[in-house]
Amino acid sequence: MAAEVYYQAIGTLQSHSYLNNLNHHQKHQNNLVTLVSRDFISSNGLSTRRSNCTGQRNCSVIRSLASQTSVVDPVLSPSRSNAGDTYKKSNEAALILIRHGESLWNEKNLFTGCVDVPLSKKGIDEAIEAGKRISSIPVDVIFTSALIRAQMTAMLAMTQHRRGKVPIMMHNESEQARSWSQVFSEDTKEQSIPVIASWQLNERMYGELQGLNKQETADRYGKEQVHEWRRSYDIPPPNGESLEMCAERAVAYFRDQIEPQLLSGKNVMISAHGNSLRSIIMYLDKLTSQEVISLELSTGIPMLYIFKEGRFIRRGSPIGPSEAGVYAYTRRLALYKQKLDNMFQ
Ligand SMILES: O=C(O)[C@H](O)COP(=O)(O)O
Repeated sequence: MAAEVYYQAIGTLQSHSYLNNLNHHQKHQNNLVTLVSRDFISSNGLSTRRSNCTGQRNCSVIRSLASQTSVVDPVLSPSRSNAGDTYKKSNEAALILIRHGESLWNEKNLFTGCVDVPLSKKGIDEAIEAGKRISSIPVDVIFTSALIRAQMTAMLAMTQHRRGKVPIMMHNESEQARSWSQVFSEDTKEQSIPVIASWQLNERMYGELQGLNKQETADRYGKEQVHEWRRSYDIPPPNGESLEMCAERAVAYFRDQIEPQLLSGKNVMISAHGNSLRSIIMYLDKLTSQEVISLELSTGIPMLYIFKEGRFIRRGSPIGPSEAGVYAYTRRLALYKQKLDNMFQ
């Protein structure tokens, strides 16, 4: 049966067994809006496929930048405990997706698209709260869009991370930019997380709607027309991108640049936008163009996937830095958290 996508107020997890583990009290505490697929995670796999790196130059730059951080996080290092063997054997990687926190134009209900607007005060709080939720999940490399609201979200979220690594923006725009931003200490590199910004993860270009008020546009052109521009799959707004067009570049980027990182065991966070992330989730969860139109993402809510044996398994949204959040973890993530607990107790 095709996955039917809908929202569930209590949802954090998609697996029957995990849901059964949530006691009544916890279910009521979990007031997150989370996407749930009816046919559960087992059918959400991705067929095993090694992606080819098409943008050769970009690709090698990203590989070398990503390798600037330690491949083996000392917290994850097998030499430190038996737990490491589990990491090695399971060869899984965490993938966190986060839509930026509320922007100043979200607040004003304006179509934003590729206009580069910062977070609102509420958006800043949301990003910090998101950071708390993922503060015990390993992150080795961060991908953001080229837009400040996604970058602010990633940076603010990382201020909460218990591992304490420093996220560093990578600058590849020129040879000089690369050379002038070099780090000359291996130890310092090990305590850093590369942050790679790319336009391909930008919000879809909203064309001539950018800067217009959403309600006023609906009043002027009709609710149905505006809904079609906002939520149809292949109908673009005037001179803008449809979701399909946005998916073409966002998913290509994910397959070419991000999947190879996951395949090599790196834990990845992506901070991006409603529509670029809807495109990526469509790919991860194998949603049809019909199913994706009802997919809505809230600002500042992190979503966790596990990449294992070529499949993406949705684990829901970690609720908090401790307690119930642990139910979304795999054994490997629980061990990572345990190590952080031991380090900081
Ligand atoms: O670009 C925008 O205005 C929003 O971030 C996303 O808008 P949407 O909900 O209309 O797709």
